[in-house]
Amino acid sequence: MRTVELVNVRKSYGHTEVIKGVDLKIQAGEFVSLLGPSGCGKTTLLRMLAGLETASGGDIVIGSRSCTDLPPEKRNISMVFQSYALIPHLTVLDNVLFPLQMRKIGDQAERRARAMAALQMIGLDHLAQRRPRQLSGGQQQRVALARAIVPSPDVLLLDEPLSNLDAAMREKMQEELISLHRRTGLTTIFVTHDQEEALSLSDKVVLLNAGRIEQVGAPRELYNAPKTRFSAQFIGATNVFDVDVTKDGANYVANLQHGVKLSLAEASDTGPACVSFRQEDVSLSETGAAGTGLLAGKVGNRIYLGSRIRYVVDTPHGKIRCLSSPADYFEVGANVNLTIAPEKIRVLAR
Ligand SMILES: Nc1ncnc2c1ncn2[C@@H]1O[C@H](COP(=O)(O)OP(=O)(O)OP(=O)(O)O)[C@@H](O)[C@H]1O
Repeated sequence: MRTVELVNVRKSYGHTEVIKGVDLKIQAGEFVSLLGPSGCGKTTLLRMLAGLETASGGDIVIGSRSCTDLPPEKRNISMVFQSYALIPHLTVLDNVLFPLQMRKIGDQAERRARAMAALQMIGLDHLAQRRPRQLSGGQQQRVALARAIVPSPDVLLLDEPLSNLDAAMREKMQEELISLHRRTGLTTIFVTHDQEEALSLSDKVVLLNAGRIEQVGAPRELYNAPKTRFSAQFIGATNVFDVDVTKDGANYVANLQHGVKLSLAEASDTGPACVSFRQEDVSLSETGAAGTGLLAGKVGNRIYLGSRIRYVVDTPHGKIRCLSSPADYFEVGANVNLTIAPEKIRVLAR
């Protein structure tokens, strides 16, 4: 396992720059997710790390070695693809042996022992003589993982490896990935557009937006302290509103339209801003009519989720999403007041 450092990495296709100067440091043994909407450059960045795309500028350093100009086979990196990319006519064991043979690692006995150990680690040693088509999607992806870890790479790259799996298998494989990471300690870079997956698997999440890093942080940091409107809206279901921040005595308040005021705990300046708050931080209470200065609306939609109920409340400021306990039950059309604890409201630059 090694550190990975990207220094002002850029990539253009023709005249279009798709990676616009990315600086990033990844610690040895870290599990890092590259997260972002479709087309933001996640896969391009991963392919540049693997050496499958050449960077148009900047430097990629693995350990203490600059790899920017090295071909893929000289980087000691393994990559797992969404499509598994197993060799169909080879057995499971031969698929896992393949990278050891290609790199001429060890003699035949050692290769076999290492391949069987990798298969054992992902719980598929009993299927070593099967062909890929005789396996489920989840099993095929586990073989691809065994093939990736068997040469002891410095870095493991995973490009949306779970997106072809159904929900149940995906959940199982997420657990598998966490435990594989714990056992191998490999520096792992995982591409996903699924924010829940990124938050649940990673030590660190790198949120990308249109070829640039929007925010980097531990999952809890990104969830609880988004720094920009984009981060707030991409991570978790968030309500975001333009406001004018003023001072009311010693306290800051966010002024929405129609004289509605929200008390703020964290503001440090007055002027135009936007506020964001999570759907689970909104409390609903039934009301006959809206009081002055209160945030109020009418339940427009109710979505039953089992352990929670999601309400979409129509307000004069737009729709507000709320996630309530099933004990707080409101009919569609009910008039409700919405309250948000001041410390749950983030103030962001507009
Ligand atoms: N070979 C190519 N030639 C031209 N443009 C490309 C090429 N490969 C990617 N792009 C463009 O680069 C941008 C980033 O693509 P990339 O595949 O890295 O995004 P992504 O974040 O992985 O998206 P997705 O989640 O949809 O896979 C996109 O606008 C894409 O159209």
